[in-house]
Amino acid sequence: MWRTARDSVCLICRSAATPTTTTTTSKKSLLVPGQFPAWILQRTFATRRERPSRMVLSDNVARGPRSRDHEPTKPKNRQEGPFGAMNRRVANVDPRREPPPSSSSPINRDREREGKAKHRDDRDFKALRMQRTLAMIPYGQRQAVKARIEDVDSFDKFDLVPEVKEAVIKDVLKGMTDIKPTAVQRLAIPALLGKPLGGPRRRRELPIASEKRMEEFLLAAETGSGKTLSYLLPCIHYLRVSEANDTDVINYNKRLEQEKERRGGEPVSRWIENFEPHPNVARPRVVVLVPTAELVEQVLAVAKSISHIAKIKVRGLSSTYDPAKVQRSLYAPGGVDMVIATPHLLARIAERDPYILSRVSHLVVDEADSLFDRSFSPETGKVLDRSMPSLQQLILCSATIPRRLDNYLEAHFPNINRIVTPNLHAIPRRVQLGVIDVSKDPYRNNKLLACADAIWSIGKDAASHDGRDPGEIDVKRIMVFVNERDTTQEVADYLVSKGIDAVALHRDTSEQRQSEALAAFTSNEPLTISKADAETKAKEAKSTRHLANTKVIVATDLASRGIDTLAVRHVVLYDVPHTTIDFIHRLGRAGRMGRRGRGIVLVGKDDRRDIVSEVKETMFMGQALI
Ligand SMILES: Nc1ncnc2c1ncn2[C@@H]1O[C@H](COP(=O)(O)OP(=O)(O)OP(=O)(O)O)[C@@H](O)[C@H]1O
Repeated sequence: MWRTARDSVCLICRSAATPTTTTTTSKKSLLVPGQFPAWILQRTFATRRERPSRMVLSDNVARGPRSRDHEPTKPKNRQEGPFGAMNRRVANVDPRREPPPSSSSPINRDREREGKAKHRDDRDFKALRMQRTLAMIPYGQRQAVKARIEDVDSFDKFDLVPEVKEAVIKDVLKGMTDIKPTAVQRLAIPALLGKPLGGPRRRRELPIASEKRMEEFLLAAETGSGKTLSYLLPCIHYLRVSEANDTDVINYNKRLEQEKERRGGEPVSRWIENFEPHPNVARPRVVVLVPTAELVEQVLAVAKSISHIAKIKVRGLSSTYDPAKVQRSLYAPGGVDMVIATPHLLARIAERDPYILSRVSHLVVDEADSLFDRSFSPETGKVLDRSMPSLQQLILCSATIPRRLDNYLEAHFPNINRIVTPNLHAIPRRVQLGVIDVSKDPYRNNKLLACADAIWSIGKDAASHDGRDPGEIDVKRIMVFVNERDTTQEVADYLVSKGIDAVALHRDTSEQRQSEALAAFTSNEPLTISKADAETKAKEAKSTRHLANTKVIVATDLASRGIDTLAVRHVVLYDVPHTTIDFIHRLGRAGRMGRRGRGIVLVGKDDRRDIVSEVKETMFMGQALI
């Protein structure tokens, strides 16, 4: 056996692996350190079945993958090597091996063989191998999870400090009536506050029972289910509670008092800046990592709305390294309690100031499947490494758990507390999926036309149903997702030429334009346009027809991860997504937090129709995608 390039590249670990050491075949000589020859890449990625496991959803997140503990136990005194098989007391039989055919008759044996082959064919026929979420979780455990979910019907029932509860109701979720915590919040908040988690015991116990060790949590819940609050509230609670017991701060305050006395009532403001820095200056205790600048802004906005009442200092760091901004954010005299940042930027700052992560007690990795993926894992690893000595809680959060991440967690964090909601990996039934066959009339493989047509029909529909004030028209916000970055501009330009207000969003779009475009999509307020304005716009428009009551963003994956587009009800999948993970994230921009949504997927002649119909069927059945 020789390993493939996929095996050799350690996506998650912090050091880059080279394939040379792992090959044991004659092809070994073809390998060059740090470089993968074409034959390896072809072998690894050519067939669909060998899709990299980072793109494949894990089928049993609540329990984790089969670990060594499930495998037959190896006798303690067993020796490896040529004489290892001697004097064995345990038969060398692999229990997973298939039993021999039960019947001795050749006819029956043939029938059995046929049956197996048919079964295999049935499996192969499935374009996506489907499996119920948590199907393997025992009935009793599922009931226990459900019972815990039903327990709490208000944020008041959590053991959070009053300021945090007040902030949720008065600020974060203001204007909402009958506020109830969601399933993930009901499960995660008590667990992060220290309440023991029910469910199965973890496989490996602590090496030393009395030793204080870091707790690890995985929060895996469907898109738009309120994961952000489920980790922010306990972290802010911790900041408030620990403030009074923080020995560094207590000692600092003592020294400050002594210094004031020594100076005999001189105004403090004159010399305070020359006094030693407060322990919290550039030493945050909570760090939240997210993959994009947009998400930094989004999580920062939620954290800030709590911080006004809970009186904590939150800073956001994103985009490129700007020393002046970093100085203002982290080194301000008042200090900083919580930092929300992208791993690239924080790792870079930590290289310059190695102590910046020396007091971190809570590290949250939001969108963990992205942040432990190839492009982010080295930087995420650096932040994790530097925070590790002081870390009390590591919280990983994601709406999709690919197999690779699941395996990684099993190997590196075997005691991780898995908080998994029953609907993980399922797209809620309230989101419907429509399919447009672009290869048929009237489109004849013109996807652009089909896309514009779909948006026009959504717009017309909205105009006829949702007009409130006779002088005002409701504006529909629609997201169009494409697979390739280059296509975004092409699609947006075409839509504009057809009288649709469309903006392309990709990594090359300027930050300002991105945030302007996203602002209308992330706001929960109803968006309207007056009929007079609509008419003026129609006159100004280049096309003969103008659709005034829609706003469209054409995006790649950039906007499909984590962006809270509560107001979006329609998502158009211009391209069939490459993986079910992309399906979940893209369709997850609509139908958030219990709302209804509609997805429209355009299927061209070269697209996998079987995948689309299976996704549609699975959604209809309310099952998890695999
Ligand atoms: N208990 C609640 N009741 C009503 N709305 C809530 C509640 N908790 C959170 N929300 C709102 O739901 C929306 C979605 O929350 P959030 O962005 O945290 O979802 P998410 O699970 O992180 O989604 P994604 O996986 O797409 O990132 C937010 O607008 C948030 O304010």
